[in-house]
Amino acid sequence: MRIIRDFTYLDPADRGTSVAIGNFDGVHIGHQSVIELARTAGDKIGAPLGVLTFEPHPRQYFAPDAPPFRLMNPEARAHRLEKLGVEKLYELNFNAALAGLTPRDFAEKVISEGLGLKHVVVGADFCFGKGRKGTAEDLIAFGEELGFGVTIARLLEGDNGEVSSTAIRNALTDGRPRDAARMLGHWHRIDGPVIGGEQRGRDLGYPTANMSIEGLHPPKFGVYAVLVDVLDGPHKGHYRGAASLGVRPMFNGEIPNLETFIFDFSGDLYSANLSVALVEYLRPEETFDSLEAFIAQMENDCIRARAILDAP
Ligand SMILES: Cc1cc2nc3c(=O)[nH]c(=O)nc-3n(C[C@H](O)[C@H](O)[C@H](O)COP(=O)(O)O)c2cc1C
Ligand SMILES: Nc1ncnc2c1ncn2[C@@H]1O[C@H](COP(=O)(O)OP(=O)(O)O)[C@@H](O)[C@H]1O
Repeated sequence: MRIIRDFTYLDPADRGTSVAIGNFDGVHIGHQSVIELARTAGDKIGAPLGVLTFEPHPRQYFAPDAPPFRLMNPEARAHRLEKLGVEKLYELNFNAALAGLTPRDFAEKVISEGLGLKHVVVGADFCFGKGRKGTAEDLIAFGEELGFGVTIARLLEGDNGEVSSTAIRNALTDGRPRDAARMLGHWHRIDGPVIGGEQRGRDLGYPTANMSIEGLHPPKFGVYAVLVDVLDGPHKGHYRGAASLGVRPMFNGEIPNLETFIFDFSGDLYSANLSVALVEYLRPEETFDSLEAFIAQMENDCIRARAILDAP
């Protein structure tokens, strides 16, 4: 997959694509169906499959001080899109110039002239251009005028209404990772490098690979049964574990992170990248009267997590 961030000197080979447009935060099943439509349209006209997205997320651009809401970082999104067979990822810098384009200018200067797209697919609720004034219907009209095809994808319904990044965030906030996973079509994962901590875990008998959740929507704080992918290095592979997400009240932690104890594993993970899938919420973070009581609880968490992860 090629990632294209600037179209000032666009390679001609990166024009003529059939793209799905959107933020694709989480790459949920609704997003996947939009991408499938772009693939089908592209196959018909012999155009490669692309995704057009923005970085930062427009919501981040307009409200930089709002609490973090993203389900995944741009690297994780790119990785997920590549797995879906996306050949070109246009990850456009969402800046004042882009935000200020009228709907017509976005269609003409970005879609048509800038990227030379042949076909675009958007969800029925897609809005674009300055003040979000352009609608999906407007896009059809611009396409006819400027010479690109347009497909409008209907919004996908889940078990409890529309599948959306917001519904997924709510499920995670409530500690319902299985509901989030149904809408995502895969487990909700937190991806990133292992960072150093207080080096306390090893003394407790529960060393934990720590990861930052900075910039991400925080799922409900507490202990989870998790699936762990070590993505690189000598320990690359699939593992199971129990993880604590939050601020570690037992030790007066402040910055929230994700701390994962991996079952049946010992080794150095400090330079590895991990992808940790939240499978089931077990309990809130607590404080304990003694280290013995805390360790006994962690042991119990691990027994429960193993049973959950072993179940079919
Ligand atoms: C299964 C499990 C359960 C945990 N439960 C709690 C908890 O209830 N309260 C808490 O403050 N920390 C909890 N933690 C986090 C530990 O406090 C933390 O991983 C430990 O202090 C090691 O920190 P370090 O990686 O910075 O050395 C839990 C960790 C694991 C692996
Ligand atoms: N079973 C395991 N699960 C998680 N990490 C492990 C395990 N065994 C060894 N490690 C290593 O130990 C480190 C965690 O030890 P810990 O004492 O908690 O240190 P830190 O406070 O830096 O996280 C991990 O980053 C990893 O390199």
